[in-house]
Amino acid sequence: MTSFSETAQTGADIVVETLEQHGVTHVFGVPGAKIDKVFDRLLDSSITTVVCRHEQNAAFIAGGIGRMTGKAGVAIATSGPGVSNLATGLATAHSEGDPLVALGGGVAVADRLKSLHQTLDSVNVLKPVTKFAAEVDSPAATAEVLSAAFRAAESGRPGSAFVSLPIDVMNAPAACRPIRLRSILEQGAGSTAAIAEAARLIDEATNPVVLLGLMASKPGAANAIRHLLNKKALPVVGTFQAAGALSEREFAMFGGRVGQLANQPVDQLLESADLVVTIGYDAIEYWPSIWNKDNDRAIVHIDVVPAQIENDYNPSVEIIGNIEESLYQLSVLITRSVLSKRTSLLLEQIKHDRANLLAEAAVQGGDPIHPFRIIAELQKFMSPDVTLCSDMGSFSLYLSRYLTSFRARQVLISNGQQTLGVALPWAIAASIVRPTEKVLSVSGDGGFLFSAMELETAVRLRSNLVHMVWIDGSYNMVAAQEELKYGRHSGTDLGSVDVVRYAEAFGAKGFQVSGPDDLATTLRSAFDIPGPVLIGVNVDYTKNAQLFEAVHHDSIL
Ligand SMILES: Cc1ncc2c(n1)N[C@]1([C@@](C)(O)[C@](C)(O)C(=O)O)S[C@H](CCOP(=O)(O)OP(=O)(O)O)[C@H](C)N1C2
Ligand SMILES: [Mg+2]
Repeated sequence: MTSFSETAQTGADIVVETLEQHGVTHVFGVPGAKIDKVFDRLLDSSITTVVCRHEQNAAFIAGGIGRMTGKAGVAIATSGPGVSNLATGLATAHSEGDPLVALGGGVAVADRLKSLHQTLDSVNVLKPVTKFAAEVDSPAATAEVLSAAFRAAESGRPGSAFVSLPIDVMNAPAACRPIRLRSILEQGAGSTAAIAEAARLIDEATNPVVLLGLMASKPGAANAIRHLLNKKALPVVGTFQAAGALSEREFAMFGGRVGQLANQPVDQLLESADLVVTIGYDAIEYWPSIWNKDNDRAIVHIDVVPAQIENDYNPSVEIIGNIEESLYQLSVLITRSVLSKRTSLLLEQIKHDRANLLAEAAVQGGDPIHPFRIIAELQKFMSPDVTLCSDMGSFSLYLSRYLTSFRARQVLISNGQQTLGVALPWAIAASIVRPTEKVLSVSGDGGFLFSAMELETAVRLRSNLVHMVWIDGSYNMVAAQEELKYGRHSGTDLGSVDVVRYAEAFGAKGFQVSGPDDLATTLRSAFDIPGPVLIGVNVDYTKNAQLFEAVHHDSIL
């Protein structure tokens, strides 16, 4: 008897062929009765199905692939709780500019309003955290809805898209063909009038400062930014997700990374500006009410999408289009070639502070280890062939503020939703996308257990990655802020986890660092071990409260 799959094509065949048409090589997810037809058809495709241990992490991995490649990563889940588990990953990718397409199983179209197992109005659940969410409610619509999802996820400001695939449509004979994309979708530069006005404002300003945002760390935009800064005297600051936009050549103009609170020397540079030129910046990264409160200074907004107008963010001119094309045209028109005295002095002071801090950090003793010593040791490994995936927590403030990176999208951090648990899944994504490179992911002991189950996935995939856990026995990033607000902390104390035995339980290698002088040696050994390796590091957070206060570097040490 001929199996169903050898007769007419079904909706599931169209889904799989459309994924192949979009160059998808991997899908990440957890199967279930409402989506297993697609899983079955994937068996006969060129696509690798990576089974994950939780749909949240499947979405994190897919988002990580999107951030590193610019092409949508694909997550797949069954209906009901499978789809609702995707929400955190979709929200994170949507807030942080990562192209991601998620596919969710669904009950038959005719049963949508009945109470069946794992029924969920998934489109309405996920619409608020996606650029596009729709259900394929007819066999004739499969290819069009999927193509619209990829178009939404990958174009303009990238983000999440969701498609619900009802089981009857997936099993029914296909009534359409996959759509073979033919067009080249590239925006041009922004309007010449806007570019000319921006150049005039920049040349006439006394203290212009460039603020780089998450889209600035896309490789193409990073190259154009470097070109601009090598020709024109403009000081620059960056958000945490803009890491890697500059090369070492522009580092002297770099005031540092801004984010979370305006309590760093670099904030004085931003504060001194009478004109701020934002490039690929999103308000979610560093709220205008923090750095531009009630300020009516001029703002030039350069991005692929118009600005979100707020009381504290109302640009004088907006250059909307392909960022690199806009910057190359702007570079030609700008004439200024010297920094203002004030800017030069501030950059000099920041450079001096930075050198002092890192010199002291490099010899900081003690175990548990001071965060700055860990940063000083990690800096030794930040060669261009390393991808660093950061989870969220107090440690990530140290990483974001003080660990330098000179390669676009080398450092991945969640600074939109600031989501716990992203690091290990992103490291799995990096081990797939960049198989010849070293991958280092870092989490706190809280965030680690949000996605640690994927260690089994990493072992199964033989992912070459090193995951470091900063152990302090608490959700410190909350505790430190609570201490400042209430004089005490609550709901933040954790028990201990033996990272070495946890690793061994999953068939991975684990190390517990015995002190600051052991850290570099352990990291070096870990990178030489094939497959995933866990490293536990006890960290001394006794001075962390000052991370969140208005404070100068040298009193944190
Ligand atoms: C999905 C999700 N759920 C809940 C929160 C979260 N993500 N993120 C944080 C955040 C960023 O939201 C914020 C700023 O800490 C906070 O709200 O206070 S991270 C933070 C925990 C960090 O603990 P961890 O041990 O991992 O790291 P250290 O800080 O170095 O000890 C806390 C739990 N947050 C709430
Ligand atoms: Mg912790």
